[in-house]
Amino acid sequence: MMLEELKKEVYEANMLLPEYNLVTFTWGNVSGIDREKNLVVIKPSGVDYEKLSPEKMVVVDLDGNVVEGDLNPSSDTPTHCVLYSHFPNIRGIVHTHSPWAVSFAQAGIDIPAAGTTHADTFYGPVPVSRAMKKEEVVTKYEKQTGDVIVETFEKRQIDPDQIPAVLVNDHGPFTWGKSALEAVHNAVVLEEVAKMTYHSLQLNPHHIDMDQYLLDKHFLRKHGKNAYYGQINNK
Ligand SMILES: O=C(CO)[C@@H](O)[C@@H](O)COP(=O)(O)O
Repeated sequence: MMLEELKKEVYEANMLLPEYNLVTFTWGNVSGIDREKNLVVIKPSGVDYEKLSPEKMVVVDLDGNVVEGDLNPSSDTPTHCVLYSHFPNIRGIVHTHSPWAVSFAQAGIDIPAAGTTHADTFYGPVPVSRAMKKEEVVTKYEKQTGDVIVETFEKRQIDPDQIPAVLVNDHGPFTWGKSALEAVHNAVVLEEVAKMTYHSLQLNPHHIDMDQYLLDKHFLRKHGKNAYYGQINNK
């Protein structure tokens, strides 16, 4: 894919965030990566969605240096760059402050795998990271946010291709996928699942984890070679 095509796709993916009610004001961003050139295309910081265009997307290298674009890249760019560097199969990332997912992040708890809606996309609980330390917030905050996400997946031995989402403690969700559009799809699913699971926990806090065989059935049949996800990326 040419860089201009990636800018268009990342722009369109960003515009889906307000369409799916995942952002208030400018509280979110989407990026995509060109793995051949190692260049990341990302939303400019603080720019209203209605004022965005493909030309306003910012291109950075994996160290976050601006390569193309007149505007500042999203303040979350260093987090995106860390995730692209550590999760080799992902090509798109979304960050939002969508309220149901943020509710779990602020409570500091995983979203448990409670039913088949969850299992079609996430092969187990969506993990919450540990809280960030003062020194991590004071210096290189966004880069260290990425490091804390990677630490969460490594320590808990979670495959980021099987659980394409995280809740950063006291902050909010990041999702990813094999394209910017797939990352948005996963952000929409995450928000719906967070809402459903919140209500399930209210109704019955004692029966929440689904059986492993049901989780296996739903996740694995969606992620074979004829799966829906392949269709999103080869549209
Ligand atoms: O997480 C936050 C703020 O808490 C940011 O994602 C949000 O304000 C969006 O920032 P950008 O406009 O992308 O720089």
